[in-house]
Amino acid sequence: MSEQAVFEKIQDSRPGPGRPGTDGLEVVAVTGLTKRYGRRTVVDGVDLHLAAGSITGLIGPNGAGKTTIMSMLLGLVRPTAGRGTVLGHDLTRPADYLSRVGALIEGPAFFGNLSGRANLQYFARLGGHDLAGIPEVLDLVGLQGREGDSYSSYSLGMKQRLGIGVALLGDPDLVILDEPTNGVDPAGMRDIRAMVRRIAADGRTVLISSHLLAELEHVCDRVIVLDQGGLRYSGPLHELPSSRAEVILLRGLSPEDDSALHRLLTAQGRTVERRADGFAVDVGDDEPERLAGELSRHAIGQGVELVELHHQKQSLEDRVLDLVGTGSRS
Ligand SMILES: Nc1ncnc2c1ncn2[C@@H]1O[C@H](COP(=O)(O)OP(=O)(O)OP(=O)(O)O)[C@@H](O)[C@H]1O
Repeated sequence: MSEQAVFEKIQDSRPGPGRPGTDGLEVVAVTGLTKRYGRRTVVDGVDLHLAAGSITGLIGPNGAGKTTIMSMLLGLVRPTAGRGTVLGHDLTRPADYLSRVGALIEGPAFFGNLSGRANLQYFARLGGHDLAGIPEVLDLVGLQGREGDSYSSYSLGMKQRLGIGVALLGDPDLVILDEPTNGVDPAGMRDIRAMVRRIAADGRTVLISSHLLAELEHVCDRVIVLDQGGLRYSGPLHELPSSRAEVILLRGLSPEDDSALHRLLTAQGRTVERRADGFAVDVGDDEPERLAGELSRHAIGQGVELVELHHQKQSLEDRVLDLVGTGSRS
């Protein structure tokens, strides 16, 4: 089953079993979150609303303000302005809710010569957590079977997952992960995505950041796109605004086919653009599949041989880049 299919299956089955303390709650409900350092505003009036059991991606280039937002939710950085609640408690009193939050901002320093399990035991004792929860954490982060191996033998992806394991030790209702896929290879990223789904599957709420939408695309229910501290978009992925029209791209076998194709399309009164890779026909309000079928029938009816006919729309990654520009600003 493809990763997308697995994701859709999980989506179908959600919301999963709610968690007693958060069921139906807006786990984070914050408005106007702002941070200034001197005269520089690094987070500018951001609203955050995370429904219980949801996975939200915080996307933005370097310096966009992702870590600062997460740090403000965790009481590590004091907001300059903004109000609201986390797990029903006032944002200004993090001590009231932090016992129910697990976070990976900068990975904890592990002991290289100790096993993954021994490292978790160390952090569980340090945090006053029950050691009995460790097998479940190992299961959630996908390290069962490797828990006895030394930390130094782990891949970067496994090290990141062990770091997330530490964040899960207290069985938190809200999990905050700052760029957990950073530097991890594609297979490691896939494992982290699967792990994030498992974390949320029993009702935990997850906020996860990345520079790249592609790293989170198959995981998040919603995304928040940030740039230079400001919120550029917040909502479901599929509703990300698109700056380029959807088109059906057609190309004939020979120059004669292309000429006939062009005549045919313009005779139909369609908006056609000639591109290096063929003719782009605006989808407009049409159903793309229906339009593609109609164009194909007409072309064949006129004896035009097509070597290309496909529906082209702006990728989600490009839509995000349109919102934030491409440069980093840290
Ligand atoms: N203590 C601080 N004093 C002054 N400026 C700061 C401080 N902490 C962060 N900044 C600035 O705030 C801006 C936002 O930083 P932040 O780390 O939140 O961004 P980010 O989106 O997490 O970036 P990255 O992807 O690089 O981690 C940056 O320009 C950073 O230089």
